[in-house]
Amino acid sequence: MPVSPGPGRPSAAALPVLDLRSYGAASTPADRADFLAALRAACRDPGFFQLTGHGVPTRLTEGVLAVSREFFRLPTAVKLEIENIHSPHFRGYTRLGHEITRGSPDVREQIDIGDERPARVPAPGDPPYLRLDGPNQWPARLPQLRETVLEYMAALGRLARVVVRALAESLGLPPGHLDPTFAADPRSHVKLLRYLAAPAGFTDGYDQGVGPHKDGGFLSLVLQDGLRPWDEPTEPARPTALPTQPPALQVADGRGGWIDAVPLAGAFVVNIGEMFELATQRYYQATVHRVVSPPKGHERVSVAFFYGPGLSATLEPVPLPADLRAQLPDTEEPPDPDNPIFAQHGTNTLKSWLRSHPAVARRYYADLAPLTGSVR
Ligand SMILES: O=C(O)CCC(=O)C(=O)O
Ligand SMILES: [Fe+2]
Repeated sequence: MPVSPGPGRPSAAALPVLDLRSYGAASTPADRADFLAALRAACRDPGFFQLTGHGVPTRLTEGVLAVSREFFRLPTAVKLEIENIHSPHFRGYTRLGHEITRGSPDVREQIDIGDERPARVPAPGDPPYLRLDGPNQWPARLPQLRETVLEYMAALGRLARVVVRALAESLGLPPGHLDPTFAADPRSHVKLLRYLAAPAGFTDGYDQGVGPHKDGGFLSLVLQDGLRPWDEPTEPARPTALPTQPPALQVADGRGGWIDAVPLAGAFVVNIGEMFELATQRYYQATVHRVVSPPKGHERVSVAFFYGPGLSATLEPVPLPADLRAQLPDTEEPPDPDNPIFAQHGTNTLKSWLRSHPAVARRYYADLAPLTGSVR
């Protein structure tokens, strides 16, 4: 996907806020219709919204943020015990600056956690994406991380299935239209993320927490904490309280500016990925977003959850009703040579991993022809 805007200007707009209770069984038909209309509008422009009333308990949203903060504050040597270089499945810890977006290092650290499955022994002729299946790496020092994250993934999986049904309905389709796509082998992936100011050694003023990108998958739900004072133990500067929250997660507004996704306690920032954009023939947009690094002496923690169909699934275009089809863009977006999109889900997923984590790719996937260029 072409990854537009550059530095850009701020935008006064805010992300739409949708309350899932209006879609629930207890709501009136009128509330439900309003919810679906608001969902349709949000998925077209700006392609992002904040979701409240989702029913995931605060104990769990607070718990997953707290255990993530605790992990990231462990000594580097302990975090590196589960570095993703030990995993052919791209699971585990990535240290600051080791992930690449748009060819540049991201100033964030993370743990990648996927569905727990046994690693496959590849047979000749097997598609290479099957190698993505495998076990996670869990920190021995923090056993409650595994417990909390698995509970969180199960809860978010249930929520994502409801959102998928609402998305189908918002396109004028029966709510169960996409169920068969997800029934057999749905995939969940979580990233626990911490953003810090660029440490010494990075270019001065470097603020790419994560560079501008579109999510490759189907549906993303991000839980974000506000900025918190935090000083690396080795750094002399004292953290200071901030009068206002500086920008962190930002969403391209399509006019060269950025919309701030201001943290809303307990809400999920929801957006669709490239696979769903393709399935809707671009009626819905996968929108470019980025994270700006926090100021020195602060940290930002977020938890991103990605939901998609089985790796062997190929997404078919959904049959849009005539009134929506009439609103499709007249021109086809030209293919981006730096970022081909594969309708085959496993291939598209592997493409993103290979370019974001080049060291893991070199170690375990050197036998593969490159799937793409350098843009995430
Ligand atoms: O940390 C965030 O708020 C967003 C992360 C993100 O966009 C991603 O990992 O794809
Ligand atoms: Fe993203």
